[in-house]
Amino acid sequence: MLSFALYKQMYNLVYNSVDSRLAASANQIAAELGHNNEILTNGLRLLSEQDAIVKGIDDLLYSIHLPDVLSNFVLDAPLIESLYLVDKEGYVVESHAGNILALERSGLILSTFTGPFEIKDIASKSRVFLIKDSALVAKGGQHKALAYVVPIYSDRAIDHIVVSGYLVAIVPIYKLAERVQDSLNQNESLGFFYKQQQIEGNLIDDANYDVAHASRLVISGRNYQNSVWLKVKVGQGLESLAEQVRATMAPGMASSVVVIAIIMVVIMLFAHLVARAFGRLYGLIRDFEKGRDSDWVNDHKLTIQEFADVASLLAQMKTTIGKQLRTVQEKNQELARIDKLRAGYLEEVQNLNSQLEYKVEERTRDLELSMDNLAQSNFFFQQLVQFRRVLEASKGNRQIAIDALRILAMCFPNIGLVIYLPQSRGHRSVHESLSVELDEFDELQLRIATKARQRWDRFSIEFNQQWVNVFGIRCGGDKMGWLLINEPKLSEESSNRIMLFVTELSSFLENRSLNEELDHLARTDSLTGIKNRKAFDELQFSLETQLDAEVCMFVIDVNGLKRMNDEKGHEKGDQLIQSVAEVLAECCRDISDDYFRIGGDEFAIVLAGPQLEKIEMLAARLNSRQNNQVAIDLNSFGGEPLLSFSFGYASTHEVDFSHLYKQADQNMYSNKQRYYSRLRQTQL
Ligand SMILES: Nc1nc2c(ncn2[C@@H]2O[C@H](COP(=O)(O)OP(=O)(O)OP(=O)(O)O)[C@@H](O)[C@H]2O)c(=O)[nH]1
Repeated sequence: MLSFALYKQMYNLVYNSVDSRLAASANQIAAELGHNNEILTNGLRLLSEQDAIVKGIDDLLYSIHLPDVLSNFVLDAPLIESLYLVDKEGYVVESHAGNILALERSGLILSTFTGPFEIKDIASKSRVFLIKDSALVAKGGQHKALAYVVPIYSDRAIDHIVVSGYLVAIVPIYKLAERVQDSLNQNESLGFFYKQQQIEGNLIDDANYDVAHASRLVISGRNYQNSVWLKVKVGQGLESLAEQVRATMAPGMASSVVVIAIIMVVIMLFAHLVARAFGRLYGLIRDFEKGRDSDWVNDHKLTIQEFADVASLLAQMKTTIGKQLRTVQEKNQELARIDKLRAGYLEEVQNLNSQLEYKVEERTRDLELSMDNLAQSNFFFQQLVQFRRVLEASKGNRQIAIDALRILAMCFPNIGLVIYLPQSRGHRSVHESLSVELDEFDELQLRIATKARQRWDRFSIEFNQQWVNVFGIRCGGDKMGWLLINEPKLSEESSNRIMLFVTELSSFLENRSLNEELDHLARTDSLTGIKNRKAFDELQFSLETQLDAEVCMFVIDVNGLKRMNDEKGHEKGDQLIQSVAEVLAECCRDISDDYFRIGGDEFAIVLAGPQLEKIEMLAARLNSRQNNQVAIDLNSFGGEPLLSFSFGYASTHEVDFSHLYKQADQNMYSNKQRYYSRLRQTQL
């Protein structure tokens, strides 16, 4: 009974001590995280007032230093996973280790803060949110995070703050859990609860887990209205608790068994001695009665102690046994102490071992990850160089689009891609896609064009309940193409790489467009807009180098331009030249595109190959338009230029190619002579 009561008492003691240790752990963890949160909140506020941050929102010079400022801050605050500098429209200006598109898409800023606010409200504008968009947390899986939003204000008017942007820091809940994991032993479990629901941790909420202690943790903005209330719970399984209690009580139980055994041995010894003493006493009395010698007593050196009564005999015996029991107890205690020390050392060594193993594993994982990253970025840059070569070799939009999709798909496998390039001088408009069905491309393009008025380089839009990332491709002039990526969780690193790719493509297309524009200008007559002398010479050269080319050349010369210039001014002369060019374009329709202004008032038309069948048709058309107004006096015509020209032509049927122009020119000149003689006769 005694030992059972003892055991029960010890059990309760150990159990209560574990229980109160769990409660203390929960309180300590909450206090530690509360302290960290306070430091973080103050740190973010101080950062938001820094010159580089304030000016960086719209100043390019400052924004060069921003990545360093942000990354240094994150290094000093390891709870933060990513940090963004956001302008007041909600667009990310700079970020460290974040997912820009996911943050912009979350609309965190726009849905929360509107309009200017009172200066006294500045503290309440710092906020903390619990966010569920797992795209904002880099670690794979469904993770929740706290978003700290702190306003940045560049100007204080008398009673209003002009907010120019916000700092947004993302602190994943799993990081809070990792931060406090060291405070727990291997049997203990931790859980973070928000509104009764566990959002992180490994605490099992069932009947086997009744020893759980909670403490409230306030993750605060600058005041309590803007706070997130989390509950930290620390618990331990009943089985492991019972194990722990048993282990702690084991030495105590052993010692109780020893004590009981000793008591029994002592009682037996005592009974034996008492029986013997009484036996001897009885023998002596019998010897005395029979008159026997008492030598036997001396031989055996027996000491006879006299006791006044049995009670004093028992008291003497109790003292002796008590002394012996105390010695045994002291020995047991010493043994238990040594045992406990040994178990403590063993546990410490085990802990150190497992920590070491964990660290080695962690480092190996990090190393593997960075090797992977390095290999990936090497591969990407190789492909980028390859793409540059491909671009130089390819001319058409379709080929460019196909190559771009092929290379992007190699660098970023398993994502849907669409590319659209607009029509430009001599190039068709194309849209190609990979792993995506886009039946409603026109509607999507309309939505992109509307959104691109606010921002064109990269943004994301929702289409058919999916988030599509859009990257703008500059194609020269004001023409834009688009690269669409159907991957809502595109990381910042991938997004930046794609941006590099798009920049490469943009600069190629802009260059191409510029060169084509220059080419066109070099071969176009600026006054009439038709082809010029250079284009004429190039055509002649190319025809001349063709074997047996059959060609017909028309030469056209304006009549009376000098007189027009002299009498009506150069401007009217210019108009006359333009009108002749228009008439020639009309005459050449469906016959030839090769009509040129080859001198001040001189034009040429070239027909080759099958076009030669239409020589007569062209001659007839020119004939009908050449001097429509021949009978009208120049001066009497209301200031408008009179259209009159002479033409002549020759073909390789009659003359050698090298004399073609000369012959046509002579024919034209003869016709001109006839025209003037007719004109003179008319005027007489
Ligand atoms: N307004 C204008 N005049 C030009 C231009 N280029 C050349 N001219 C003038 O055109 C005139 C050409 O003179 P001519 O070759 O004698 O030609 P014309 O006056 O038409 O006489 P015919 O050819 O004999 O009919 C010259 O006075 C040039 O100065 C031009 O671009 N604009």
